[in-house]
Amino acid sequence: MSSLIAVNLPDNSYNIAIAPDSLSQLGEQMRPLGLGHKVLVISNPEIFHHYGAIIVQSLEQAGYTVSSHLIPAGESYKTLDSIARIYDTALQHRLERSSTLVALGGGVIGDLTGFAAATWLRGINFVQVPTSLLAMVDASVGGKTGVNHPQGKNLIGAFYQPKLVFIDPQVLRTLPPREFRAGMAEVIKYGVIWDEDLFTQLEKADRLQDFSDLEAELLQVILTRSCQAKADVVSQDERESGLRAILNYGHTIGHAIESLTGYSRINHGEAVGIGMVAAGAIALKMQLWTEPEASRQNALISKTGLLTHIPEDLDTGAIVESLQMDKKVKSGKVRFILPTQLGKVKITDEVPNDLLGQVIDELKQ
Ligand SMILES: NC(=O)c1ccc[n+]([C@@H]2O[C@H](COP(=O)([O-])OP(=O)(O)OC[C@H]3O[C@@H](n4cnc5c(N)ncnc54)[C@H](O)[C@@H]3O)[C@@H](O)[C@H]2O)c1
Ligand SMILES: O=C(O)C(=O)C[C@@H](O)[C@H](O)[C@H](O)COP(=O)(O)O
Ligand SMILES: [Zn+2]
Repeated sequence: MSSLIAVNLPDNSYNIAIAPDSLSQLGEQMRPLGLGHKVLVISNPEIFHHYGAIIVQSLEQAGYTVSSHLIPAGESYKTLDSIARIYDTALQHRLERSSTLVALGGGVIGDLTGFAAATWLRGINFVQVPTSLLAMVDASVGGKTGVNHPQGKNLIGAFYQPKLVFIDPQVLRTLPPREFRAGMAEVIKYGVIWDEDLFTQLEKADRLQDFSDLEAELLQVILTRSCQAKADVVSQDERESGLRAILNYGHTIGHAIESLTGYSRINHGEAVGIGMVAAGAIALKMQLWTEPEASRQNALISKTGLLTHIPEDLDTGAIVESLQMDKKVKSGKVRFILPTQLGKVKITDEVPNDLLGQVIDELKQ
């Protein structure tokens, strides 16, 4: 069961290859793409411990000169300081314009590596080898790269596309269940914004809380349909001038929760899960969709074991204020992605502030 999905772009098209037990083939898959001779693998100690040796061996067998750079795990390391350390290692190994960075890790490693690749020598190649569910279905695809600012999520970054996204679903067997659930938040997102059929297939599954809950077939459906949804959207609007903003469903309030909790207590997927419940509640109050639809969304989020409430200690005013840092703000107005039915959303800046405060208060626990 392997799939190849094309991300078709005006200048920088590439493929997403999804194939179980394929990690050892990375080097030979990269070879025809003309990615220079030197490769710097960026990862974190835990992931490199599991998969570093197989990746390095595969690259060396394909003729690359390989070095590695490890960053401690966690969202709190998605900073400009980590980028500066990658530059130091790139300099030490004399990376050239034709050289390649390989991101071996979750979304944090992918976003950091992509931004380092976008900026080192004004742009070198990079390849995504996502190891978390969230990075496989979302972060590795589409070329949003960057780092956080203490006051706002992903405020520093660049659009910069990888040359290849190489997914071996089997690496998910070592992913902690909490991180698996975080990835399910972005999968559910695609169901709500784009692919109703994916949503109903998820509803039919008995359990969705860990890798071991999924038959290989359902996992393949989740990966291919999610990557296809992202590829479809990004192919139509690479730099978020319109449609691509729908991929931000659940992220407006989600990002505020992440930054207000110091990028450590609540992870990205968990924050997006809460953000989708909040966006669904706003849509319900604005009569954009119906109670049964909102309940189906929330039931699916609960089935994965994700949080559905806003932490009680977060101040409602602080959340509303933090929304001003969102990249979707236009002329001072916060834009929301709101569902109109399962599989469809609209983008609006018409959410009244009092309604917003009311929804946030109601979701506190
Ligand atoms: N660029 C984009 O389009 C995009 C899209 C979605 C999310 N993101 C970003 O991605 C980040 C979240 O990504 P994430 O959820 O992967 O978090 P993450 O990168 O922090 O990874 C989560 C944890 O899982 C561990 N891990 C990953 N793969 C593993 C494996 N196979 N085995 C064992 N442990 C493993 C990591 O070491 C880490 O501790 C956020 O910074 C978010 O902003 C970016
Ligand atoms: O690819 C996109 O576009 C997304 O919005 C995907 C999101 O899941 C992702 O978290 C993204 O990094 C958020 O983008 P931002 O522009 O709001 O920082
Ligand atoms: Zn996201």
